[in-house]
Amino acid sequence: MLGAPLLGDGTLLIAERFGVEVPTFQGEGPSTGQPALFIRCSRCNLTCTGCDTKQTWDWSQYQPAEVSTRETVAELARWALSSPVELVVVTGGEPLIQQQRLLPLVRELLAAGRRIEFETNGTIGPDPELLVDGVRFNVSPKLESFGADESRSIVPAALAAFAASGRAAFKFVATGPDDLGRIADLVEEHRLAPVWVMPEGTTAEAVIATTRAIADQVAARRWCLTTRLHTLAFENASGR
Ligand SMILES: Nc1nc2[nH]cc(C(=O)O)c2c(=O)[nH]1
Ligand code: SF4
Ligand SMILES: [Mg+2]
Repeated sequence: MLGAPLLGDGTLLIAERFGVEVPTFQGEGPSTGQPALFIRCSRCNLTCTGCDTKQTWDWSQYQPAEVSTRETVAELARWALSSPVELVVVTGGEPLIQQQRLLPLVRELLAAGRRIEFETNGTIGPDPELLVDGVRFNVSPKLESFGADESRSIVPAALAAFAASGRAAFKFVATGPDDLGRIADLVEEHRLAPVWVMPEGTTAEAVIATTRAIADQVAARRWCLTTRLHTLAFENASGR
């Protein structure tokens, strides 16, 4: 649900940003454990029932004006560059809805020696200008078991563009071992690599339980396994 019309004035709709005042780590995927800053974009083009950031899109529960602010590229860059942390994670919601307006921010951060990771649901192909050294994509296609409508969440052309980019890791959320067969089908059909599997869970106990339930089978398939480090380390504290 896109909600309010997107902005034509070069500003970005942001839900939150964190990691400067209270430091944290990239909690998921190939860069897990690295110090990171986070810019969480507002708005999503999917409506997963398992979503843990519904404040970015669910206007049945939240008021858009209360959970998002307009920020300029200059404000966001000044904030990010006030920290020495090298990795800036741009997440959401779905950040690539706003990728045109993110381009100048990406350019400025790269020029200042930062690296950028996009956390994306893989439904919107990346702008060619984002396919440059220093930018990577953690592409997380959403499954039916996560409460996604796969007729909308699996977009073959977008997945093909990410797979061809050489800059993507495919990070699937698993709610349990029953998801691994569906992940394998998608991996084979869309030739996705490298494959990362991440346990669902917003408590340390849930993350550990799901990790134990899936780890053997993820290993047997020779896939990568990631945790949710911020959930283990900080529980579900906001801004971490
Ligand atoms: N520490 C931390 N790492 C993260 N990696 C991806 C996140 C996200 O919400 O997309 C996230 C997050 O919310 N916190
Ligand atoms: S794609 Fe991600 S942000 Fe969007 S509804 Fe699904 S889980 Fe939430
Ligand atoms: Mg999160």
